[in-house]
Amino acid sequence: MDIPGLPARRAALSLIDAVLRRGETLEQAGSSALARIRGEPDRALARAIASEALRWRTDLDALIDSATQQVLPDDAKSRAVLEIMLAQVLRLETPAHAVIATGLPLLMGGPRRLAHGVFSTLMKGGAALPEMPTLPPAVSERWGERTAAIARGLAEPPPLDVTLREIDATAEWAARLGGTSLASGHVRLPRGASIESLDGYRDGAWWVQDLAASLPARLLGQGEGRRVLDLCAAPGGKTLQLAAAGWQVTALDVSKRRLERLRHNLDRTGLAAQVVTADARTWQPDQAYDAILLDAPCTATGTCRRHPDVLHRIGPRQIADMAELQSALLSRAAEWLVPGGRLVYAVCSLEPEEGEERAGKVALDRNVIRADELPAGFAPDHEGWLRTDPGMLRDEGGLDGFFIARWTKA
Ligand SMILES: C[S@@+](CC[C@H](N)C(=O)[O-])C[C@H]1O[C@@H](n2cnc3c(N)ncnc32)[C@H](O)[C@@H]1O
Repeated sequence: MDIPGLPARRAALSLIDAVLRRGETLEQAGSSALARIRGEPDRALARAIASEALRWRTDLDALIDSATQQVLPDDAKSRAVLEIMLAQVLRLETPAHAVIATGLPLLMGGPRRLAHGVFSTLMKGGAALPEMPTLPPAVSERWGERTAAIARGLAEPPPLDVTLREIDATAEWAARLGGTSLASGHVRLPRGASIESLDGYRDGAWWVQDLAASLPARLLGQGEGRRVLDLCAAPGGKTLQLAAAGWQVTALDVSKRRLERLRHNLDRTGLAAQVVTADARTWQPDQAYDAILLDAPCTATGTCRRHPDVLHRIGPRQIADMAELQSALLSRAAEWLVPGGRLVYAVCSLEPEEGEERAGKVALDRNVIRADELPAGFAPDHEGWLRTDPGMLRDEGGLDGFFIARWTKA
């Protein structure tokens, strides 16, 4: 018989192992690591422990190293167990005795005494975490002078943002949901809300979408029945926005499984789109579009608040692979516009290789983004592009990192 709470800790350990050793996302790792856990509360606990351990890993490791005479190897199981034990006591307010009872059995037949000693020394010495996470050196090197602001935005998991089907009802929905609005059609709720039980979910009055993720579709304005191609559309947050704004939407994605979620979202909200399962690198449209939204696959480092695994599994190789795919998709999309048609390119990445550098190579006329098209608090850069990062709007709860650019076909 397992000690109560032990399966969740074992699963947290497997999640971390899958991220660090196999380069999987927390979501991918979840399908096997969480499979044997029965209740949703325990699955949520395992995810929370793994997320906090990954978010604060550099600082947790520094604490561990300060309490051992011999540095534990980076991939030692005892280090990973200590990381999840410390993440619980320092971030999730789990009492130390419960952390010990569910942590040490993970090292059965291994260095349990060592782990107990390190944990007790740190607890007796009043171990604490800094105000914001220290990012892994390779990440701070890449993000340069933006690192401190982003790290500040990373200190807490983010609030829950929703986008409304009826933009005109923003004040009404902010009041009904007990949230605040930072833009028309947007409501922000405290994190931890149970989405499916919230007012309006079943009727499809809104869908979950980070405020930054709602900006690309806003930059295409009202559709008035014109045709838009949502290229790389699943699970469909932007498809729903475009359909709600009066566009006739073709939603294309290569992933059948993710398109199922898109179809479910269309059903729930009562919005319409033509759904196409295809690889955008080989697909050919039968006619040109008035607008194209390319929300390209990317390293997703801009979502590090919600997915701290990106801090540990993304490096130059993944960035270069994505940049190559993004270039291929951009050159195809540029061919499929009617004269005067507009292309919006977006990535939820903080890497210039996937943003500014890709946009700089597009052979269409730049259609600069203006501050008066954006919600309060946002401004385009000097190129007329928009960059957001998790350090922005911090007092209001922050937002994801995105790069967004727009062009017109001559
Ligand atoms: C950033 S996500 C899109 C999110 C979506 N636009 C939304 O707002 O919900 C990128 C998508 O690109 C899709 N994708 C990746 N490579 C593709 C390709 N070659 N052709 C079409 N879709 C692709 C992935 O399946 C994934 O759903």
